Amino acid sequence: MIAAGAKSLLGLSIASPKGLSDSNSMSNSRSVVGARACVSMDGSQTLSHNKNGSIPELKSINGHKGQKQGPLSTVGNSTNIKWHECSVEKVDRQRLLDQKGCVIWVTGLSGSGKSTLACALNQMLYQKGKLCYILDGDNVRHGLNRDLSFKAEDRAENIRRVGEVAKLFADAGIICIASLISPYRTDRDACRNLLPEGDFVEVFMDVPLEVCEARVPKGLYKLARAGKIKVSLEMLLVIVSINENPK
Ligand SMILES: Nc1ncnc2c1ncn2[C@@H]1O[C@H](COP(=O)(O)OS(=O)(=O)O)[C@@H](OP(=O)(O)O)[C@H]1O
Ligand SMILES: Nc1ncnc2c1ncn2[C@@H]1O[C@H](COP(=O)(O)OP(=O)(O)O)[C@@H](O)[C@H]1O
Repeated sequence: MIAAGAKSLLGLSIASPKGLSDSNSMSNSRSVVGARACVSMDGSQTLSHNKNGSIPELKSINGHKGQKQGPLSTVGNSTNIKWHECSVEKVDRQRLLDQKGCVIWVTGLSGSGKSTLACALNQMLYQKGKLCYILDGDNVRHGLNRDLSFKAEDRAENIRRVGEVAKLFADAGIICIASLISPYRTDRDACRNLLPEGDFVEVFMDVPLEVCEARVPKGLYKLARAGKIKVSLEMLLVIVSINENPK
């Protein structure tokens, strides 16, 4: 179920994927189906508590570092803003948690098993004492992204927001598992580019459409094919997009 290679990435013994191949969609040299083992999630070589179990000292105890530093800038529609830093940084949080903050991005058709995989992975890592958090497309659309539909630009915004939130989780030192259809490679690559090289691992659920269609309890595909949901065309576009993308 999980991409080949992700086993070694996560240091877990889980079954090899049946429905996943390395020659899939998402791949450029950095994409991870077959998740290249470039992220060490236990971080054991670099991150550790002190021998007495106490929390290591920080580099500085000045607290808020950026109060009077740096020019004001404009980012998007936000004017006169500045970046605030704190002496407690990502590296400190990672040391505290004894793990590496990163993003595991699970993409694939509805019914391909994204949420199931995300949850199984979360359970396994939890049992190993690793802190994860799942950002599931369905769930995020209940709150943060409830204003978004399934038209292409809203999907892009959905993914952009989740990518930004995932980046914050990774910065917090947490292993963030994002589980979204995310059909368009450009949107996924934009999320990848928010993180340092190697901190974004992509897993493509390469499950045949007919298998997904048979699994989906919500009957989305049926509705789409029957033209019974407004977004039926979009749904079919997603199918086409995912199926044609894998190069
Ligand atoms: N029209 C249409 N197209 C696709 N998906 C639809 C649609 N309507 C509702 N749903 C359900 O919404 C769930 C979350 O989708 P995502 O946010 O992951 O989609 S996307 O990444 O923005 O493309 C997605 O959840 P999963 O089935 O878990 O993938 C779908 O069940
Ligand atoms: N590897 C698998 N083999 C068989 N059924 C699966 C597998 N993974 C998930 N399922 C089932 O398929 C359905 C859809 O899975 P889900 O994880 O919700 O997919 P997605 O999040 O991609 O829409 C669920 O009923 C789930 O129990």
